[in-house]
Amino acid sequence: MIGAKSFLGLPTASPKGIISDSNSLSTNSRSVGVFRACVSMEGSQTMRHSTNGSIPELKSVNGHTGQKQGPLSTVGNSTNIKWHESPVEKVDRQRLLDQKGCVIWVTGLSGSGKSTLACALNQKLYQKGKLCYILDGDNVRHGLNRDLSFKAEDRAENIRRVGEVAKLFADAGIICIASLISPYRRDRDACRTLLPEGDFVEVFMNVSLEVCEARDPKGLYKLARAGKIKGFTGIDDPYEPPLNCEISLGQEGTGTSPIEMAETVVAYLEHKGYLKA
Ligand SMILES: Nc1ncnc2c1ncn2[C@@H]1O[C@H](COP(=O)(O)OS(=O)(=O)O)[C@@H](OP(=O)(O)O)[C@H]1O
Ligand SMILES: Nc1ncnc2c1ncn2[C@@H]1O[C@H](COP(=O)(O)OP(=O)(O)O)[C@@H](O)[C@H]1O
Repeated sequence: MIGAKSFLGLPTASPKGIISDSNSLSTNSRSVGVFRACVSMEGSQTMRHSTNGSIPELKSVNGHTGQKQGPLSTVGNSTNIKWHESPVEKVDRQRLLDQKGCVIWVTGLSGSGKSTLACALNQKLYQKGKLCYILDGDNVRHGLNRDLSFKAEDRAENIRRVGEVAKLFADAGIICIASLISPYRRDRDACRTLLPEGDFVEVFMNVSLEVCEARDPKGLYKLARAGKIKGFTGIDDPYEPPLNCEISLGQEGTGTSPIEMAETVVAYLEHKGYLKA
């Protein structure tokens, strides 16, 4: 595996702007390979990547050549914006980490065990040397999404933002575990479409309302039943279970401890090839 050190040891530009580092490349066994020309954008100078995703050989930094750049776009309310390619691509980051970036989207009622599964899964993958990051609904609402309530349109925006952030993590080569109630099918499906086929793994915590309510670790169901929390999922707000999720956890006959559930997800990722570059 290419270590972080060798990556951080990337060379500096020579006076001519040509970057070369035969030393660090020669110590990297993955660097031996055929080089292909990088997709060249208008205004960029030639960049070359190895076909095996090893550290790219840079000849200039895209977008900093002083030449005219390609067309501008408008996306939503953002006008005159331009997409910038990076000379280090997803495949390079994945090689570095020896894994494939993806999103594990954990959905289910409050108290169904989403956060517990996310933590157990993170630990299992960490033990295997795999890099994960958890985006937990409760946590993200402490910062990025603190402006959002629990009404339907705010939940939708919550899911949309987390979906976009998760996509960035996956692009970084990281296994991103998003654990949110995400009660609406349409919102979850919209996140799925942000990612390449297979890279969005929907995990349904298939645990009944009765069980969740009996657990009630935060006392929220009690408050909702007493009418002190309005619009609580499962009580007076909807939850739409997935119709075609990749993994459903919690039913009788399957391992239902957090560790067993995490093992089921790890086995899935292993089988689908996400735990190697
Ligand atoms: N009205 C209402 N309905 C459901 N949940 C509520 C509500 N109000 C507060 N909470 C707390 O918020 C946590 C869920 O946040 P999420 O971001 O995952 O919700 S959502 O996906 O936007 O529906 C949820 O955390 P979990 O119990 O971990 O699911 C609750 O602690
Ligand atoms: N697989 C499981 N089996 C039994 N209890 C669990 C399991 N997973 C979580 N719990 C318990 O259920 C409660 C809710 O778990 P939590 O992960 O906070 O759910 P959520 O994030 O969906 O709200 C906690 O008290 C936790 O210890």
